[in-house]
Amino acid sequence: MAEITLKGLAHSYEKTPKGAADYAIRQMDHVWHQGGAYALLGPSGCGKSTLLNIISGLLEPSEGDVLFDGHRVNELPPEERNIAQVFQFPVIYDTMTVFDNLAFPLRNMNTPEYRVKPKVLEVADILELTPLLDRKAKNLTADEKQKVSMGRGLVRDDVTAILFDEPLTVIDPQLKWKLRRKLKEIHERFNITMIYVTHDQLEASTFADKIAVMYEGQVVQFGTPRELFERPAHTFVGYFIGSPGMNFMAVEYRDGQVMFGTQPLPISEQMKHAVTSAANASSSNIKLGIRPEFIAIATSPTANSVPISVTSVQDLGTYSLLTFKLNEQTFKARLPEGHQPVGETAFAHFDDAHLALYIDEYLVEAGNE
Ligand SMILES: Nc1ncnc2c1ncn2[C@@H]1O[C@H](COP(=O)(O)OP(=O)(O)OP(=O)(O)O)[C@@H](O)[C@H]1O
Repeated sequence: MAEITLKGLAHSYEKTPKGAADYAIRQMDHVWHQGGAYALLGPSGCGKSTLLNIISGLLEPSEGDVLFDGHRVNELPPEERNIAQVFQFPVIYDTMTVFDNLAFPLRNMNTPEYRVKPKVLEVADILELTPLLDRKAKNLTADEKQKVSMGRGLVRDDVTAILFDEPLTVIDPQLKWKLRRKLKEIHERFNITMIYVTHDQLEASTFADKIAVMYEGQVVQFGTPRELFERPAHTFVGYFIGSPGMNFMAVEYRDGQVMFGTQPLPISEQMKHAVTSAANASSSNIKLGIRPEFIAIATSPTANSVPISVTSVQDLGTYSLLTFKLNEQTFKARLPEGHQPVGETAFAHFDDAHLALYIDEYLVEAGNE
């Protein structure tokens, strides 16, 4: 068990990287604390697998250090790092029984048989593999094989961390939820650091206490699922987390008003002040973000509302999703159950407490600018 620190870490698959675009991992500092249940979340190609392989030792970073409990392990091969890794596709021995597959990592370390059996039985019980212990692995379904693969990562008591690289890809959708809960249970029981790679926000938030959101080779926010939802630190987090994601308006300060195109925005003095300061600091990339949940829609003008053109209203069961245009841009707003019928023209109020200011894509707390 260990704390895993990434210090000034960067990785390029190019021999002579010329610029940021040549890096799969761009300069990052990050700490995974012992015993945490973490998710590494991001879109395809953002560098998740590269980072996981650097932690496990399958890949040596081109720059920076990987430290386990403060000791540099850059050159240590995976087998000497005590990291268990579960991949997208099952890694098992087809000709062995399920029992022997689960026992393999322990026997490989010369663990005495009297200690192998109870551990294998315990892990088989957790993963509901007990009835299959005598079966040859080749006769298992894809789900069962992946459970054996996970079990092989869980049998060892001495692992520093278990890394999961999209482990539920091959699992039947109905079983996915159950297995995620199981992993969480296992985490609570054994207190092992777990890092779970996924591009699915639901999968990340049901498994992890804290999520690292990756974008273009960087961790742009590390926080609880609630923090990512309530205070996205980067516009990408706002866009990626939530269903649908955050709305953004590129704004500028003109003639004493905060303008979204030709539309003056009725916002608080404090927010106006924050935008003015950013504009005075000659930043040209100023955005206001608001989640669809916090746009109030009214059928007649209200204080501080702006007129909008409604494009569609979709009934999604417990709520409706309203799509509208303002200044030629498309927005989404969530309407509560039982909302009033909305016509082609309506009025939107952006709840000030939930408006977030972004300068050069990063969140600025109003008042801290
Ligand atoms: N072996 C490799 N050689 C060269 N480039 C690579 C290699 N592996 C990954 N890359 C590149 O590095 C970047 C990050 O890839 P990586 O596989 O780490 O992303 P990811 O977030 O895990 O994506 P996915 O979810 O699709 O697996 C991508 O641009 C990818 O094309």
